[in-house]
Amino acid sequence: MEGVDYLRDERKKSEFDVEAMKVAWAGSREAFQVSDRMAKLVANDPVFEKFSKPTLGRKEMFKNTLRKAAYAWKLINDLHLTEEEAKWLRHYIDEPNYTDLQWEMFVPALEGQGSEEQKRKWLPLAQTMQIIGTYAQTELAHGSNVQGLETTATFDHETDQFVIHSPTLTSSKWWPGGMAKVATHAIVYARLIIDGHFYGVHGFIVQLRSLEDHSTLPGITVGDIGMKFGHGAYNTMDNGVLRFDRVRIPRNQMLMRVSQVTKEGKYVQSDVPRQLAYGTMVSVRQTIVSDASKALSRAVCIATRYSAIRRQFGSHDGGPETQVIDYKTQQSRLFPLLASAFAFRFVSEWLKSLQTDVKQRLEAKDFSTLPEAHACTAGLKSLTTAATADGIEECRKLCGGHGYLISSGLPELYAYYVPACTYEGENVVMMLQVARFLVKTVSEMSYKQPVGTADYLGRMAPLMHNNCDVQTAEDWLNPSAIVKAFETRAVRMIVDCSQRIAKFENQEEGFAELSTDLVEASLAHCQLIVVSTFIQRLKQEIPGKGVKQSLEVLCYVYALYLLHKHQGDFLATGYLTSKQASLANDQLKTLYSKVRPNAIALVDSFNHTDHYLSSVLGRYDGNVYPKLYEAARKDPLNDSDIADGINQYVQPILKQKLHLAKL
Ligand SMILES: CCCCCCCCCCCCCCCCCCCCCCCC(=O)SCCNC(=O)CCNC(=O)[C@H](O)C(C)(C)COP(=O)(O)OP(=O)(O)OC[C@H]1O[C@@H](n2cnc3c(N)ncnc32)[C@H](O)[C@@H]1OP(=O)(O)O
Ligand SMILES: Cc1cc2nc3c(=O)[nH]c(=O)nc-3n(C[C@H](O)[C@H](O)[C@H](O)COP(=O)(O)OP(=O)(O)OC[C@H]3O[C@@H](n4cnc5c(N)ncnc54)[C@H](O)[C@@H]3O)c2cc1C
Repeated sequence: MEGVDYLRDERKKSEFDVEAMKVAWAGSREAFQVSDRMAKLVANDPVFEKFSKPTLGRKEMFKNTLRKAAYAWKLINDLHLTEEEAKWLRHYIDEPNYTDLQWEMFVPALEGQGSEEQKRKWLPLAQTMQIIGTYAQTELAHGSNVQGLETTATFDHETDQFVIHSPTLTSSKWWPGGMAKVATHAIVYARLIIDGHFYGVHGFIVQLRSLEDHSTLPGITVGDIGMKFGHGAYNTMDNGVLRFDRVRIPRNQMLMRVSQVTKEGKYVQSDVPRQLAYGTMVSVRQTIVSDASKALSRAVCIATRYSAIRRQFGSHDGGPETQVIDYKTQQSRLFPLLASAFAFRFVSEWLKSLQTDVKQRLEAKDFSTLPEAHACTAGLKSLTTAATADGIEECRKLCGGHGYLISSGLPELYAYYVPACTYEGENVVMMLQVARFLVKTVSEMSYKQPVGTADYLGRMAPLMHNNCDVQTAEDWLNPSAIVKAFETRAVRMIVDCSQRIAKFENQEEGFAELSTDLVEASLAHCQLIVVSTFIQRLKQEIPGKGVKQSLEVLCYVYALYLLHKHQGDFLATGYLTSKQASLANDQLKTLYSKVRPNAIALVDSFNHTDHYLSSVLGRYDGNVYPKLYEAARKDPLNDSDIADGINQYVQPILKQKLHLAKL
């Protein structure tokens, strides 16, 4: 039997309707159809071929990506693709490039922070790609600390202009994607200075390059910051460095939704909170949560298919060896990641709906839910990217030696993915934002009832004193037992931190002193959100034979895996006894055996094409070994029998040895 037969047999074991599960994963039939159509469009077009990428040099790779982006733009126009379709098209092309910044950051920043007049002027230009923009916030010396940025925007009364300047080397903009070679414009974050007074950091639209010949404009120095981690991965993107030498822009190019500067040089703060200027980051963080489920599902799909094909040990009487997926240790490493991919998918859907709600409230000038939305996006961005980055690396290890080959698809995926833990808010810094929100919520509880994701803090009294009543492993198969355990753990960790901070004379000092505990408490809060969202999702109608049941199993796997992994928290906060923690682990192992027959069908439900996976190990047909052999034969080193350099550098050594032997 070969891999092809193994996967065919595995698919027969499935206990649920795979087509219906594809719809549940996608969110709706329409969403499934759009993504499926775009996946096939990309997979079947030779322009989007990507197997040669690992062998290209930086310049060729960059040019190749520009070519694909241009062709994609042509397709978007020729086929009249919708915004949603265009997004999926970019996703399946699978090469980071300047259009990510254009659509994920530049356009949203104009939409969210521009005045109506500015939107009328700039959005049509950006949406038709007559200008290409980037988001230039981070500098050489400051990324996380936005208020510490050094670039200045000084108002000049006489000319009614801002003068954008990089006063120090460390003020150089550093990192923005697409900025080095492609972007014609940037939203530049700089310190606003009027008559020597500093008015905080604001965004300004600055042109970097000529729209005629693409040359840099006077006063602008721009270039690439150099190769990044991994070979292909993120090196298709021209992350840039940018300096300004007193570049002048008209006053009306400061983004003016949140605050304005009048022609008299008066600074006017409108009635919206200044944090709205951070709105672009909040919306991209939500996209990043959604991206996490895609990246993790991709790695899990590869590792699961390969684990069903790979056999090691356990052959009796000349029979086949054991599929490595049948080893309990393999299952205990793989299945929680499979469950996490689903959990992250559902929490990203929920986060999207939370943002839609916040957007509608903002229109109506209701800013009350902004802090919660910020805490949720920051925390979930941190939780999901950290787990996904670790998960991809675990999948590589689950594939043994072959996982280390570029042709497995996993090293490049990892290299592409890890910066997600850093960009758009470094993960620890983001968790500390969650902690601020939680500590503040607790401190305000005497006069303000917590709502939304923090509402459980309002039930503090019972949660502080209850004990878990689980007596058997089966008792853990109960959503309310699980939610109660996660709520209790979170509340006790948060209250403990809050009480200890309160003992400090200076609260900020207390917060800093307890920051490691606060990060753990924030993680507990965010895990509660993910677990509860999964449970809530299962309360909705989910059509298709066996689909809901399979998702229920995954939901329990996700929750009990976290409980097992963090049992120290659950035990230390006194909610669980060690016996109850051990029963949870027993149940978890039983659940793994329920996942086992469905594993291949579950990863098929992600509907990933072979083109998207770009993995010999994760091929849909399972034809792994012949294709691995074929891929190896194609390596440029195998072009000739005697490789370049052998005669020059190896033969002389061999001949010298011969000479010595004669002596
Ligand atoms: C095999 C190969 C595979 C290849 C695959 C390729 C696939 C390609 C597919 C493409 C598909 C597209 C999908 C991809 C996803 C999109 C990716 C796009 C590319 C991303 C590139 C990254 C871009 C960036 O990184 S931009 C820079 C981001 N920078 C940051 O995030 C900076 C982080 N810092 C901050 O956010 C803040 O400064 C912060 C939060 C640390 C606050 O600091 P501080 O407290 O000093 O701030 P204050 O200003 O004083 O705030 C006080 C007050 O406000 C609250 N607050 C802060 N932020 C917010 C907010 N956003 N909203 C609301 N409130 C906020 C803060 O908590 C304080 O509250 P208090 O109550 O006063 O305490
Ligand atoms: C691939 C990639 C693409 C990017 N694209 C863009 C882009 O398009 N536009 C843009 O503007 N930027 C971009 N960035 C920059 C990115 O947003 C920043 O790197 C990120 O926000 C982190 O900031 P930092 O580099 O200053 O990290 P730092 O804040 O210097 O982090 C260093 C360490 O210090 C710790 N630390 C920092 N502050 C605290 C604190 N208060 N308490 C405890 N620990 C702390 C962190 O946890 C971390 O361990 C990109 C970065 C990458 C890697």
